[in-house]
Amino acid sequence: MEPVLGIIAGTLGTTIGTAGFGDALKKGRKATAAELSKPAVKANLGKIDLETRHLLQELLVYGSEGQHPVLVSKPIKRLTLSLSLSICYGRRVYLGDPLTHDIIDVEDEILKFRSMTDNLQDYLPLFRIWPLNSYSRRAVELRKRRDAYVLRLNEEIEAKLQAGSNQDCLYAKNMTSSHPLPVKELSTVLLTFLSGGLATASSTIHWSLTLLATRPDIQEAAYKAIRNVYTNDKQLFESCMLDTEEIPYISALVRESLRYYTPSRLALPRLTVQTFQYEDKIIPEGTTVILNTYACNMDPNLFEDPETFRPERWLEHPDLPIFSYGLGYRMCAGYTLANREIYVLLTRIIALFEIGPSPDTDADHITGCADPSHQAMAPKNSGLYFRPRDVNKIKDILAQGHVDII
Ligand code: HEM
Repeated sequence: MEPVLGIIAGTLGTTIGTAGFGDALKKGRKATAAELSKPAVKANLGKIDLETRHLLQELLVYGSEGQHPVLVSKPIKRLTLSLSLSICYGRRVYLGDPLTHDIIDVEDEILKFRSMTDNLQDYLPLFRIWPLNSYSRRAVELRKRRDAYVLRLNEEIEAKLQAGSNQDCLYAKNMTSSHPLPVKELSTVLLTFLSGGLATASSTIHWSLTLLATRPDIQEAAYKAIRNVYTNDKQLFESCMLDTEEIPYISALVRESLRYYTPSRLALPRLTVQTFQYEDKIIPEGTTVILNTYACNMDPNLFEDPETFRPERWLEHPDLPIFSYGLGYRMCAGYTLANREIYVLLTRIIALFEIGPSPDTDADHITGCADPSHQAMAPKNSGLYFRPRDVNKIKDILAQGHVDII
């Protein structure tokens, strides 16, 4: 019986994150790196602008202008998915579309399969012959559903290309390049975009909002920091297109959220490509090693008082390391995009809303976890209140770059 990840990867090949070191990985990384580099992220700032506006509109509408708590998990995942899909396929997604839920649910389950505590058969081969093992059957179902939406996305963009009605996107760029990747390889690269940032960036945003809801002091400090730099909302919205992040406290807040909540608490398992010595131990070539990102982010030798959520530590010591994106050659390829997306969104939400908790909101990094065995650690989906600071101003701003939420 195969390992679960092998079954899921059967038709499309592994996504870049799960591929072993070799030519396919190098090609895939090259294609992804070009599109996730700083200049490429800059070219996508308009998409970040649109998707964050969309979320602001959802918070206003679903929360009845601050009257009701909003279950933010799905709206946040829609945002990160829609951003990836517009970069890859030139199409957005809405919460009213069953495709959105299908992709979110399947990718979430696949990520759960990657968990090193929940899917023992990939790490302990003996479990593969365990007769009551239902993982492999479930993996086949997920692979079928994943293949179906990849096929649908490919067919849609092919039809648009033929009709000349496509938006600029990676798929179109590849097909018109002088050395296009074959569709199967291209699909794998695009799937990496889609799955790489979906749960991780969403969890970071969700944790940050949960923390802010329970810490009015940090919310107030962040609001003041924003208003020190942008005195009016027009500046606030135009600033998203700038090259740099202008509010150091918000950058520090993003970093501290990434550290304290570490969305991928164990990085992906990697095989060593050569034998090496670590302290007094010899680690042979071909050993599976797993970076304990969470333990590194909580290392008291590096971080004073690591159990305390304190954005100021990054203003006092800007060169502190952060381990949430992994390390070395295989570190996260999408960190520039993720940092920017989270920064813009938090700045806009804090400037326009006061965030409040519901009675069961838990921002603790241990007890607040929705599913401690999941590869991407998200908080429980308790409702949060988004009370507009000035409802008419928000409506005016959103009316300017009109977005329909469906
Ligand atoms: C807060 C958001 C994110 C976090 C915390 C995160 C974290 C990680 C981690 C821990 C790894 C494994 C690194 C290792 O094994 O050392 C990884 C790999 C990867 N991530 Fe992210 N990620 C985030 C967002 C994104 C986004 C937005 C994208 C793309 C759109 C992305 C694309 C990738 C890719 C392609 C890899 C595989 C790199 C390789 O295997 O060579 N990530 N990420």
